[in-house]
Amino acid sequence: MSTLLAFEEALEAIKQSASVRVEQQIIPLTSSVGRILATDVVASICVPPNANSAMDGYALATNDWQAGKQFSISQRIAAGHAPQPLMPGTCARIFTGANIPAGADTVIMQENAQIVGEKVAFNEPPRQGDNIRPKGQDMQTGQTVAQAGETLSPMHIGLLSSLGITDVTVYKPLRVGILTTGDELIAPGETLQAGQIYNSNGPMLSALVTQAGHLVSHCIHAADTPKDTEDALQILLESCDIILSSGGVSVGEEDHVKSVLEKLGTVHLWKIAIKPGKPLVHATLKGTPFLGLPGNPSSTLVTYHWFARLLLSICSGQKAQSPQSYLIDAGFNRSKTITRDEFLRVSIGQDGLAYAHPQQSSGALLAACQSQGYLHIKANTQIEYGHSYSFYPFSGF
Ligand SMILES: Nc1nc2c(c(=O)[nH]1)N[C@H]1C(S)=C(S)[C@@H](COP(=O)(O)OP(=O)(O)OC[C@H]3O[C@@H](n4cnc5c(N)ncnc54)[C@H](O)[C@@H]3O)O[C@H]1N2
Ligand code: MOO
Repeated sequence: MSTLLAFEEALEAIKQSASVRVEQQIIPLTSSVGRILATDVVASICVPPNANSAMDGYALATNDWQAGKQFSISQRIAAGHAPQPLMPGTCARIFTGANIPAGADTVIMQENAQIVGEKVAFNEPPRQGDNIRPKGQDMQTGQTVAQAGETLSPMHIGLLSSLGITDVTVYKPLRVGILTTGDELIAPGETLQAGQIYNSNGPMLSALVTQAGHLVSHCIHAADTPKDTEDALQILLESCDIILSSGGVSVGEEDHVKSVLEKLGTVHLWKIAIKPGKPLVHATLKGTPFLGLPGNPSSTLVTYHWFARLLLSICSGQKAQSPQSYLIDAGFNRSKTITRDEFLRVSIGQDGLAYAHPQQSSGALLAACQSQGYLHIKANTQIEYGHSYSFYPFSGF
């Protein structure tokens, strides 16, 4: 146990080792949702470019208002049409989105106006600025409105369009190679023979990588031999920016990933004090980052969420963000402690307390599907009913 690296130390070491692995490209803004900005975006105009009306009504100068005064309507301003300066002592008919004429400093909504023949009166005294959206209310010229490393959301597409932007500089998608290992594994769709199981980590890792916005460029399966493992890695090294693998990282005679990594590159760390996921290995192969995740499906999931997600995110140019978490009280006790940080698959009950799924085996995946997130129990900690622990919803990864 003494050789295990502490969870936070491993996380920091992997974070420190990582850097952007992809080039930049310019693409149309309309095709950029989900892509990662490579440069800051600075507003080149004010939005809105001019003060405009927030209501359909009448624009006037507050100083001109008097109780009972009937105003002539000196112009009609529709959105999209430039106004004339307001004739002193009059008001302008104005519509939502139309520019405020020079000389007006308030808009009275039409529901609060009384039409008197050709004229209009306003009972309530107006206040300066009422119903006027000032120039630059949303964005000011020179303001940084999006930063390199942000993932472009539909809101960004709208925001940048409102600046008149048509193209953005983004990072090319990170090409991720996935290697699964194990003689016992066959692809879903084939017929199971004695001793075989279906390869579930390959499809799960592909889905996790795709969901995070990266590109799965190759998914290869290798038998449990050093040669097969090495051949597969050589293929992935030719076409991928980063490689993830599953299985073959423990100490058994059939576990060849780590020894092949030592032959082809440099192993930075192996074995972390976490449960599940202990035999995680981090290496560099010919300049390409490599993360070897343990083969047990829940170990694969946990190590992907905590380590691979972070590494892929930095390598793809994204800002590294910690997963969202909040403190939740446990709805159960556990006096047994372990010397590893533990990530229990839990659900939040109607009472707001966290309940551990009864099946916490690292070989079982249904528990993760039936849970809402992880309860992080630090090493050597008992779990006490009503005490709070960090809860990380799966949706935050
Ligand atoms: N003597 C020891 N044995 C083990 C230790 C240890 O410290 N000493 N650690 C255990 C822990 S903890 C873990 S986690 C596993 C990790 O082992 P590997 O990463 O080498 O994974 P494999 O042995 O290849 O497989 C483990 C398990 O997972 C299944 N598996 C593998 N790949 C897939 C896949 N793509 N889809 C579905 N299931 C997969 C595999 O059949 C095994 O059952 O080692 C422990 N042993
Ligand atoms: O570290 Mo392993 O993932 O517990 O079975």
